[in-house]
Amino acid sequence: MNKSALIAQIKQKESFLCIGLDVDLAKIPTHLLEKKDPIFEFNKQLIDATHNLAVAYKPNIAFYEAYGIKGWKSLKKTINYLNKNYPEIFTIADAKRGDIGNTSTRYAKAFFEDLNFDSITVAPYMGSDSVEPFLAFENKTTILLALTSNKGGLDFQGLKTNTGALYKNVLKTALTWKNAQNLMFVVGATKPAYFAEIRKIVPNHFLLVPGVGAQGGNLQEVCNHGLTKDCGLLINSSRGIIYAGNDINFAKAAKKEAFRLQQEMKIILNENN
Ligand SMILES: O=c1ccn([C@@H]2O[C@H](COP(=O)(O)O)[C@@H](O)[C@H]2O)c(=O)[nH]1
Repeated sequence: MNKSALIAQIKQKESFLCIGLDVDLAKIPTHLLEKKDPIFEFNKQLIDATHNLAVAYKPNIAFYEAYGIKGWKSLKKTINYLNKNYPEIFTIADAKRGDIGNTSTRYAKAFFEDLNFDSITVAPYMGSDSVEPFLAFENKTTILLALTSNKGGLDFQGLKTNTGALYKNVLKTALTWKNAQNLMFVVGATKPAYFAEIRKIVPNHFLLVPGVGAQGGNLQEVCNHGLTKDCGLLINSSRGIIYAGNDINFAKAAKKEAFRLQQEMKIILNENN
């Protein structure tokens, strides 16, 4: 999916919500555990209930890998279900990959070709040749970690260098890479004070913003300096939506929470126009 299709979807749904599919079998409603594939069943019901309110879904791969081959099969069924039934949705493999070039190429093939995700999160630590194999896929998006939402995010990303904080160098350097227009950046909602500076470096790129909901990030504070003329933000909430309820009505509870966020986004988008 290209950027203009994503922007069109944001306008049509009046939403820039990304729902994180971080499935933990210890947290899902117990009646689903009787199903053949409880993880997929949980995801399917959540997706069916919320697809009108969200523009993106982001399974975090750790939550599938943790269940071995069964988890990987559930992931594959989930992405196939999204691609077949809701092809307009932007899909994100939150895998945080990145390695020497030939290994990154295999990661890119796994997530872009075999699983057919629209995008993947990538760690910038190993530098240009570790990221370029992802960028080589013309119609796919590489989402580079810039300033993450966790407390330790500043341990390295915030380090001062001669040319400014390390995360700023990540942003500036990444813009010089081939196909940099296919980049997005991860910036945590828990660090709203950094958005104005970040927008000076990347005024037009989309930012994937996790940390609203369970981590306490504030949507309005992120939008104050994060929004662009094309919106430019994908705000992720995982636990806050998918575990809003944990009984037979869990999908309804998730929909209610997604609707609450979408309504807030609608107001923000209208104010910004
Ligand atoms: O900086 C980052 C990068 C990725 N994440 C991931 O996003 C979700 C957040 O889940 P919540 O339940 O909404 O807190 C999760 O998959 C993280 O691994 C992040 O939180 N921060």
